Amino acid sequence: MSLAPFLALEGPDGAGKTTLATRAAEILAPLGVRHVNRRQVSTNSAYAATLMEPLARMLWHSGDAPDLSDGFWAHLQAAWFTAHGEQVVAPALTSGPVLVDGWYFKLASRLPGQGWHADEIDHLFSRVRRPDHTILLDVDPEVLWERKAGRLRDAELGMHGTYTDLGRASFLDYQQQGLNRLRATAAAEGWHVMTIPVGEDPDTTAHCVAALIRDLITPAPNTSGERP
Ligand SMILES: Cc1cn([C@H]2C[C@H](O)[C@@H](COP(=O)(O)OP(=O)(O)O)O2)c(=O)[nH]c1=O
Repeated sequence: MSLAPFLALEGPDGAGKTTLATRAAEILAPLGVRHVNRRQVSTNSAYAATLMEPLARMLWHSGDAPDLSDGFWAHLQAAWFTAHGEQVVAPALTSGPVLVDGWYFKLASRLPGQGWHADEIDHLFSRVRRPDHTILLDVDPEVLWERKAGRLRDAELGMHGTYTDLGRASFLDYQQQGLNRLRATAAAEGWHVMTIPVGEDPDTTAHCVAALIRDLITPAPNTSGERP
């Protein structure tokens, strides 16, 4: 059985992955596209859900503290996305295309700045399911700051980086470094890059994302000159 395509939006903190995945999937619902949250536990296996719930709590609901190192968090993320790919994405792909609002690449883009070698990062995530198509939302970090200032987690401000003070300057530098690495990965892996114009209305962006996804998942027209 050939599975439907697995698509991912990727981008820095606040790029609009969740907002745009939700809206693009609504627009593409007639094509069977479903938005699957990257933080969703398994609905397929009660056993997997029981194990994924504490992982999700640790990753997203335990606050930010420097007590545990990157090594701990990176392995938790790798475990999470391995489970999610196997127990959430794979079952969903049996009923149609799946669009996730972010994957492990954002985290992977930060680790080189924290002393990790490319080989270590590749190895860490080597068992995680790879999207068939990844779309990078390329948004200027100044815009991200305007969107989210005042509601940023320390982790988003660069807590895992090497900054002495966390604030606007650390945020801009940390997000820009990550974005630069995501751009390099996009070029190397053949991702689709959407540069989002400053001030563009989210619904307009969502329609652009949906149009790109429609092209990616719709078979190319018969150009051989033969009638179908
Ligand atoms: C897509 C988009 C989102 N936003 C807002 C909605 C949210 O408050 C915030 C972050 O969006 P969100 O979708 O949560 O980003 P991500 O999942 O990538 O972290 O930005 C805009 O202001 N303009 C936009 O064009």
